Amino acid sequence: MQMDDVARRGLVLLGCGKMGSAMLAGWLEGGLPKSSVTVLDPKPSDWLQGLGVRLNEELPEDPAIVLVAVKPQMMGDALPSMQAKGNGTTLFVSVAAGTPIATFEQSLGEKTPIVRAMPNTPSAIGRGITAIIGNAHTTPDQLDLAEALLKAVGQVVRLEREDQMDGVTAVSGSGPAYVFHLIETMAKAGEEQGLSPELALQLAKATVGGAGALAERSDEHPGKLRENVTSPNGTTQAALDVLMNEKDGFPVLLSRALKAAADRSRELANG
Ligand SMILES: NC(=O)C1=CN([C@@H]2O[C@H](COP(=O)(O)OP(=O)(O)OC[C@H]3O[C@@H](n4cnc5c(N)ncnc54)[C@H](OP(=O)(O)O)[C@@H]3O)[C@@H](O)[C@H]2O)C=CC1
Ligand SMILES: O=C(O)[C@@H]1CCC=N1
Repeated sequence: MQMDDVARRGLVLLGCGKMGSAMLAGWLEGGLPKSSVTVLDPKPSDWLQGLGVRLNEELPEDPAIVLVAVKPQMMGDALPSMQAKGNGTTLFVSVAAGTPIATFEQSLGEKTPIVRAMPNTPSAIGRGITAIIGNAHTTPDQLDLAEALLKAVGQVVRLEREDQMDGVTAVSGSGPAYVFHLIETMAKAGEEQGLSPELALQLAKATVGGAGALAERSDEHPGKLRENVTSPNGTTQAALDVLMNEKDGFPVLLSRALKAAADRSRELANG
């Protein structure tokens, strides 16, 4: 029902780069009519130009949703074009890292319903996860609408406080990049052990994809799944002794990396 309202009144996508494209691909795949989508982007990609959505055209009178997916640094340039849609019945959803709800309220009007969201790029294949939180003027129905839209591209979790968004960004917003880097570095290390680049990459991709799927589907904690791989005094134990090293192993490194991401998210809030 709610997505019918989006199809009828229209969805505006402000900024269609990597994240906007990932979500748009998921919505169209999920059945949102192309004619309901108006995309504003100064340099549309070839993919976007060939898609059949309304591109850089006049905005619908009363769109159900404006989804803002420009870089935080571009917000000051991009938001003023949306001011006419503020303080009304249009729901704004921002996926920008760092940019607080207050910034949108200042630009669009205090009474504008605004949902801040943090998705990730596996949304492109319907396997994203998005955290959301609404401002005081977002009604329960509008929060449900934002959830329905984002559920079309994966899981949705609701936050209790806006300041949780920095930690979420560090874990799941930026997280796919850490996993892709793990694949890259595992493959490289496999090459050092004499494997061809192609074989090493195939093994690394399938292992990360398979282990991720097992961790997601299994009722067992990932720690138990790790133990299931680890024979006493075997090969895995030898590797984990390196990776779990208290001084410079994974726990120390990931803790530092996630703190850097969360700190950067807090910095972006200050422009
Ligand atoms: N990439 C990711 O994994 C994630 C990104 N995000 C957030 O999503 C947002 C977009 O990130 P991402 O997609 O990676 O960045 P991109 O640079 O790929 O996409 C932003 C798009 O917005 C366009 N743009 C710039 N100015 C305007 C404007 N005034 N009006 C309309 N469009 C404009 C850009 O065009 P041009 O290139 O010509 O400048 C570009 O196509 C960011 O705020 C980011 O924090 C959130 C979660 C994950
Ligand atoms: O790197 C960034 O700032 C954005 C936000 C989360 C993922 N990409």
